[in-house]
Amino acid sequence: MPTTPPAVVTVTGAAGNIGYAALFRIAAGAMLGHHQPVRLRLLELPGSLPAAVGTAMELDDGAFELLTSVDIFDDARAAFDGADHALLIGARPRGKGMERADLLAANAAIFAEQGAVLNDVAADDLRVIVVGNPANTNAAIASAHAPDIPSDRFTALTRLDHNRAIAQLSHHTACPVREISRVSVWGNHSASQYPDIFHARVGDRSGAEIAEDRAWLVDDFIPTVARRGTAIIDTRGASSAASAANAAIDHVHDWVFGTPEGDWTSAALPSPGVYGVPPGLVCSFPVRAVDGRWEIVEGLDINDFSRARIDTSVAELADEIAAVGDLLPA
Ligand SMILES: NC(=O)c1ccc[n+]([C@@H]2O[C@H](COP(=O)([O-])OP(=O)(O)OC[C@H]3O[C@@H](n4cnc5c(N)ncnc54)[C@H](O)[C@@H]3O)[C@@H](O)[C@H]2O)c1
Ligand SMILES: O=C(O)C[C@H](O)C(=O)O
Repeated sequence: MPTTPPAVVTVTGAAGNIGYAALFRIAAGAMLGHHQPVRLRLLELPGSLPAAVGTAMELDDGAFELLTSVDIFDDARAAFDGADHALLIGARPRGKGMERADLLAANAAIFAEQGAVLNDVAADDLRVIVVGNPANTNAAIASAHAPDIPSDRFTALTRLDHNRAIAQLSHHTACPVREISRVSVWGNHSASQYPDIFHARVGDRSGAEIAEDRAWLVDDFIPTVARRGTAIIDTRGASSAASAANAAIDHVHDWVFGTPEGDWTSAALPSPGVYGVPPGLVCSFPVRAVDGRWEIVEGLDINDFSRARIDTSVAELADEIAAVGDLLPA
């Protein structure tokens, strides 16, 4: 019987909260399917290597049929060698009272270095998802340091915001999640993001009809989704972890296997200059995955309400890129 070669999956920040929540589901086939063997390569800071070793012991104890090997590194060059998938989670999380902008200085340098290493040693079919915040700008920095890798292989996680938007819409309308489609998240993975329901389908209703309740849309839905990360930190005392791992797995799964017929999802991709988003910014768009590539859903009618909110978030992305200018190659 022919055997499928294992996919090489490198996870950074593997011993952290999101890494711990993601690894066992990856090993169980939730990300790359139940027929795809996986080699896990875990990258951690030297001080967190014991926790990574302990996590690898637990992975061993899972006796996962698809898990071919687990290797642990504190050196990025070794960890990314031959990587088909890179989940860039390792970064400092936000604490109480911090905004994502506060993380820029702390985390951006990590992604400059890792982008350059990926450029040198990763597999030709590399796909990257940046989870570490500020995720959009970190992805832009990594891509800028990887000139030989097509920029559309560098993505950032806004699927968590997309999933949050569906959940809130489901609560508001009492429509089951499975009957909600075509929700879009635009912009930055930050409080400025714009969860857009104008093109959504909610059971047999249109999202535009539900959006006619502007008080709910403006005062409840949009801020609840956009500030959900803060609400989790304030309530749980730590930044979201299992839901972020779940969303990262959803993102890669759909990238590889495709989005469901008739639906789309949201992901942050380097802008090709569509919808008024300047090239160079990694911005969340409504996207479909077709034949293993993300395609931005084009031709959506953007009303004035949406336009203003997209523009606000895109302006924030432009400010973030300007703030890390010294980390971008000339
Ligand atoms: N995009 C999203 O939707 C989303 C959602 C939740 C959290 N996040 C972000 O994800 C990141 C990780 O969150 P967490 O809760 O797992 O944090 P955590 O502190 O629990 O874990 C982070 C891990 O990364 C490791 N690390 C730090 N720098 C590293 C480096 N250069 N190389 C390898 N490993 C490194 C740390 O040792 C730690 O084990 C944070 O930046 C957080 O803000 C993003
Ligand atoms: O908001 C944060 O800092 C954590 C994360 O990005 C989230 O959205 O939960």
